[in-house]
Amino acid sequence: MTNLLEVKNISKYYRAKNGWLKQRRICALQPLSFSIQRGETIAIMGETGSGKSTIARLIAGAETPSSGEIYLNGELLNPHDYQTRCREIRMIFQDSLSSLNSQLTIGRQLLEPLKFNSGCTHAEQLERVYVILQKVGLLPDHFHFYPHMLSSGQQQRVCIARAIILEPQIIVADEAFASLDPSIRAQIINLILDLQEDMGISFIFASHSPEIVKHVADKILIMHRGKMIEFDSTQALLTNPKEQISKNLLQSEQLNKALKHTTTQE
Ligand SMILES: Nc1ncnc2c1ncn2[C@@H]1O[C@H](COP(=O)(O)OP(=O)(O)OP(=O)(O)O)[C@@H](O)[C@H]1O
Repeated sequence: MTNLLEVKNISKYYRAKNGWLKQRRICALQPLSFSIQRGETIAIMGETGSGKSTIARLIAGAETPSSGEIYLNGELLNPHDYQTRCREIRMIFQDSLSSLNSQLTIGRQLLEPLKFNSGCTHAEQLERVYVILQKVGLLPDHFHFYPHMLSSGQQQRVCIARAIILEPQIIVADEAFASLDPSIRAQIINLILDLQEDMGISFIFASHSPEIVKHVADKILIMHRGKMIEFDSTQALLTNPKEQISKNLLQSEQLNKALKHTTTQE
């Protein structure tokens, strides 16, 4: 069976200024490989600066890898083929408000990808926007709202609507739920799970939260200082993590908080 997405030896180096004329090479990602099947959910976990966002950006095409290739359904994805990327792989960001255009109504923002990437008539595009608004739990009236008129949970729903409107095969989310309060976060995660079941979308998300990861992910990729140190099924990593770092990351948030509290008291 062909993998939906196959990441082969991708790496990422940045150049940073080091004094007046010198440049320093920063390795954000050492070569790593993994693959995803249709409908699968993969969580990327790691401490801050471990390379989670870099992986997300490379898959979504927001950055070009320094080496390696990405294949979609067995076909090489050209880093500059923005049209395929835009249709098949969509990204959701952490800060939903700043990723929406404050000057455009929600309806206009949802029509935009259809205008440029579908052969639909304007009437068909409008119909699709209303169907998608309903699918993500928003009302037809929200078509005429501006982003600042919505709550943070509703804004994240608009971002999800924008991500799914072209019926992509993969959604990449970079800490997309971290800033939401817990009850809204649970609603948004359940919405994504429903959409995934309904539309067969694969989902790749970076998260610091073991609770969300355990609830949602089929597989977990553990990063440490730009290197992939484990990639296995959620079940296998929960029962038998090979690395202490994986164990620490997967410990429950309550336990982590309790451990931090004890350490600061010592
Ligand atoms: N544009 C850039 N220029 C230089 N270095 C960068 C750039 N983007 C990321 N890095 C570096 O690459 C490394 C990985 O960064 P990345 O943002 O992928 O980590 P992360 O795991 O997503 O962190 P966080 O959880 O804090 O978002 C870090 O050392 C970071 O400083």
